[in-house]
Amino acid sequence: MADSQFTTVMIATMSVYTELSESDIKSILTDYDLGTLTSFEGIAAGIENSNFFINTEGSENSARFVLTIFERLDATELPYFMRLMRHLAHNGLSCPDVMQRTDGSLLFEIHGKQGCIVSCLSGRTLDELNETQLSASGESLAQLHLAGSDFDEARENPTGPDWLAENIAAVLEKTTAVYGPEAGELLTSELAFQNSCVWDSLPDGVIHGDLFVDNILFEGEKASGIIDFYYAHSAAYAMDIAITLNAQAVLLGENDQARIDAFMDGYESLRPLQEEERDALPLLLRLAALRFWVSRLYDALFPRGGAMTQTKDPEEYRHKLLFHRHAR
Ligand SMILES: Nc1ncnc2c1ncn2[C@@H]1O[C@H](COP(=O)(O)OP(=O)(O)OP(=O)(O)O)[C@@H](O)[C@H]1O
Ligand SMILES: N[C@@H](CCO)C(=O)O
Repeated sequence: MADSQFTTVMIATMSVYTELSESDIKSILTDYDLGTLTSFEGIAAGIENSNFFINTEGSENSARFVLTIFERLDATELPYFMRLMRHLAHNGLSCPDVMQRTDGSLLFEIHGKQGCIVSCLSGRTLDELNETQLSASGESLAQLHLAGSDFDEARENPTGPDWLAENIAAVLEKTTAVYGPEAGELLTSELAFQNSCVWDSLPDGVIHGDLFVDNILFEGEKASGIIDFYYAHSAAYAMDIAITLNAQAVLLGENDQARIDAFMDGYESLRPLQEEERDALPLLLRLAALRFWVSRLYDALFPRGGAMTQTKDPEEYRHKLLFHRHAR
């Protein structure tokens, strides 16, 4: 391989926060049985972590991998995510499988940060899914729920009722100032409504929690894998369906019902909904819309320092919430 392929990856790739040199990656690989490095490149997409594609040769395990350096995640939570991805990958889901180091551990450390090496999935993310792709996505989400059903670790919902109440209190005044009094009133009234609802009896287990279009890969019409499990937690499966429908199917356009039906057909081909899940879905769609509206409001109104942060439009989720409130 030409030396130029081993030039240190510079910040030019937008979402690489940690620069890794050839010798950094080679030293990481000495603790794995994945062969020797042949090339690597920084991955521009993504904003939470630094990601690199790496290629290796010389071992029966050699392949193309994704190397991730964790920039912001709570280090105490990383083992849960590593074991979850391994469990799902070994139980029928197409998702990144975490490579084990020769001592059996799943995380390495470099420059004071932790990281992992995972299998590289084929396919690419799409900006918008058609109905065939939505159906494939629904099937993939059901596969995730089924594959995770015997995962024996739990993680509390980081954006549950307490988080929602605290964050609405934190954004309320600024929301009213920036987006108008009707936005503040909507936050308050929807929170009161959601607090009056009880979901305890819904089937639950591991959920992805963030299955937006940038977290599912496609090869044409076929879903080739799910990535980015760092919002995964234990919750009602129907909540994951609601989050995903809002993120992938609801475009606030004329075809939304057909798009929702396409996703649900795919999902239910593998995991038919129970009656109580079907009944809860309209309310969970509102809760999911509120949850992402609030997190986006928080990010927009209290931006984190650093040039790499990317604020997503809160208004999209206010409109999705209104859409579900007005749906019959
Ligand atoms: N295992 C994988 N196989 C193939 N491509 C991957 C894999 N993991 C990540 N990628 C690619 O890297 C890009 C960035 O990854 P990811 O979305 O996980 O970024 P992040 O910064 O870790 O998280 P976030 O999306 O929350 O900002 C993805 O859009 C995808 O193109
Ligand atoms: N996918 C989320 C950000 C990460 O949770 C959003 O679009 O608001």
